[in-house]
Formats: sequence, C-alpha cells, structure tokens
Amino acid sequence: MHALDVLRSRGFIESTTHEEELASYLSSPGRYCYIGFDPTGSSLHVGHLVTVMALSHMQRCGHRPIALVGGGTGMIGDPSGKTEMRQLMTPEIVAENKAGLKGQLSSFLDFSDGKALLVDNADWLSGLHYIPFLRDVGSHFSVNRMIKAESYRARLESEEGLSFIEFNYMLLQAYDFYVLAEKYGCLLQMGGRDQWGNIVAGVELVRRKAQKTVFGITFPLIMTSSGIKMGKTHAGAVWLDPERTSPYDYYQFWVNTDDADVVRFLKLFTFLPMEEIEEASALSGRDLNGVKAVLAYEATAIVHGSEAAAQAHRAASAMFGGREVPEALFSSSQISRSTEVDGDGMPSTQIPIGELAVGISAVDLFCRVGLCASRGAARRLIEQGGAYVNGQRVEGLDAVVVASGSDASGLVLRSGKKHYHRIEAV
Ligand SMILES: N[C@@H](Cc1ccc(O)cc1)C(=O)O
Repeated sequence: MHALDVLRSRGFIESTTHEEELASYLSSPGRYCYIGFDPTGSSLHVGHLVTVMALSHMQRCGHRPIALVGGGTGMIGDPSGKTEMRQLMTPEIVAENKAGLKGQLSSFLDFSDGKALLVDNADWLSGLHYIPFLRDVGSHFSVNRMIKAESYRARLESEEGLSFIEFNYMLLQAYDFYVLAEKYGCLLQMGGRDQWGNIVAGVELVRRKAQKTVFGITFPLIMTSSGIKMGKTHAGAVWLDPERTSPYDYYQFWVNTDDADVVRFLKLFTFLPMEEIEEASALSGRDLNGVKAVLAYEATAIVHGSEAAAQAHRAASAMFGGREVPEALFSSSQISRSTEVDGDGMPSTQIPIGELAVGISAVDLFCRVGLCASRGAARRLIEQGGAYVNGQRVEGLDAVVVASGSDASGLVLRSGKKHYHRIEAV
C-alpha cells in the first residue's frame, strides 16, 4: 500500500505540500524522509509518538527514515508554538539527552544496514561561519514573512517576546532540510503541526538554493475526547523511559483511554491492521474494555517489548480483574486471551518445581508473576515492607524464595494489602 494512503487512513496527516508530486515521490521504494527531534529531554514521551509511529510506517512501506537529532538546533531552542523561552541547555545536557533519544528511537526503527539513519545536525551546524551563513542562507529569508509565521505569532504578541537567538531557529531547520536534500536526496520532511512554518521555510530554501522541489507533511495535534493534549496527565507527561514511567503505568495510561478515543488511538498508536481495527469499531460500553486491553498491550509492547507488555497486562488483570478480549477479534495481536484468574479469583503463574527448589530471588519472582512492573518497583516494595510470601514479610533485597515438595504447591505471594498471586509448581 502507498505510504501516503497508510498515513492518511490511520489519521496521521493534517497538511501536505505539493500533494501530487509528493505522492509520486513516495510511489517508488527506498525514498528518504526525515523528522527532527531536539534533545530537550532525555526521553521521548507519548506526545512524540505520532511522529515516531509515522517514521515507522514509512519504513514498513519500504522507505528510508532519517531520524535527525538536533544536537545543533537543541542549543538554540525552537520557539514554534511555545509560549515561553526555554532555558538554554548546556552542551553536556544536550549530549546526555541525545544518547537517551537514540536508544528510544530504536524501538520504532530498524537502523540495521542503512534501513534507517540517525544523523545529528550538530555535524553541519556547529561549524558554520556567521558571515558566510548570513550571505548564503540569510539572504533568502524575508523578515516580513518570518514575523507573520503562525509559529512565531504567540511569542511576538507575548510580553516575553522573541529573542534574537530563537528567531534564527527557522533558518537552521530550513538549512537542515537543504543539507539532507543535497546529501541524501531526502525530499520529505514531516513534523507536528507546529512545525509547518519551519518545514515550509525549508521547502522555500531548497527551491531557491538547489532548484529542487521538496515536500512537507504535518501531523495533527492529538487531543483526547475530554479535550486535553494526548499524553498529558495530571501527573505530567507519560514517558517512554521505563525509569520515569514504568511499563505497568504506561499500560495503565493506555487502558484508561476514553471509549470515544479507542478506535482512533488503535489506528495511530498500534500497528494492528486497519481491517481488524474496523471490526472492533462497532463495539461500545463494556465490550470496549477488552479492546482497551489490546490497545494498552500493543502500545506497551512497541516501546517495552512483548514480555513487559504481557507482564503489565497480567498485573492489571490481577488487580482489577481480567478484561475479556473476544476470541474473534484482533487475530494479529499476541495479547493473552486467558484472563488467568483461577477458581478462587486469585491469579496464578506456573513455575517449574526445579526452579523453586533451587530458589528464586524475591525481586525476580514478584516481577515474573506481574505483581511488580519492574525490578525497581519490586525493590521498592520489599524495602517498604510490602512484599509477603505465605503471609511472611520478605526481609531484605537479597531474599530468596525456596520451596520444595508440598511447600512448593502452596505458595502465595502478596503485594501490599490486597494483591495476591498464587504460584503453581509444575
Ligand atoms: N524543531 C523541531 C525539531 C527539529 C530540529 C531540526 C530539524 O531539522 C527538524 C526538526 C521541534 O522542535 O520539534
């Protein structure tokens, strides 16, 4: 399927430039397309997902994504759509954040054999000389037009104003597009809707400097049906970094999606085929609960892997009861269809008798059965004295659970007051 059709049908496209020429650019495989990420934080968050999912779809359609890390532009700070100037970051923080970003992008893109590229604009921006740059690039920009750009408007009207350093940002991003078009023949830049001004500035610059037509796509800003920016919660952003948002909390964020958003989010934030999503779109009310579990499982698996997603799903079932996922729906999803809650309502996990005889560290065991979402969480639970085995508090982080013979079949783990889990020795 044509990449543009995939993106459009799944709800990724708000605007494009040169619609027809863009479609023909993308009708041959192996086309480059790029999105830039400034290293303003060490982790991506749910608000970035639309952009990284779009790059991933491009790769799945046979194109070559370039993820550009803004080691250079990050030193300036994009004022687009921002009401306040950001604190200028030190080079050390930029470098640290860059490393975090690289790791996370690999969950979405396959960087092997040049199938996707990671570039850093510091490589060409840091060494620029002011006078030649102004003559070469600055001469193509009209200040009259720049100050009309939607992305600068809020700042021009605000009391804080727009500093000169930020005013230059548009030129740098435009120059990036020029560099990538010349170096790789990358003719497409994508970005959030606040990037429209910067992208169009690049399109213009490449037209003037290289006499080439290049293209832009912007994504819509995703709002939840309750009217807040997708990915923001009262507790702040939802991060992809498991140290900041545990896989369990990440799963919980998705499973709590409003009914009205489930189908739209399945299209945007999972790779499940459209036909399977359409089939579920008629469901409503309680029937949607299982569908939300599929959304949560899939979204968590993309970022944290299917093992962590399965664990979060189990842990959530243990705490809130299983959510039935109809057998006939979502045949591509690996989510477990069993709700894994046995007769007395206590969830259980099978563990080989041999392993129990040798002993399993309590930290590992609490994670393995899903009572804790991560080793960090298990350690905290034990430290706080909230972990129990057969009613006995687990003392210390190096506690080992050993059981053999009839003891092994009667093990019950407990986290806090209410969350029980039975071990089935097999
Ligand atoms: N300005 C973009 C990041 C970016 C940086 C450099 C580019 O060439 C492209 C995009 C943002 O703030 O999200």
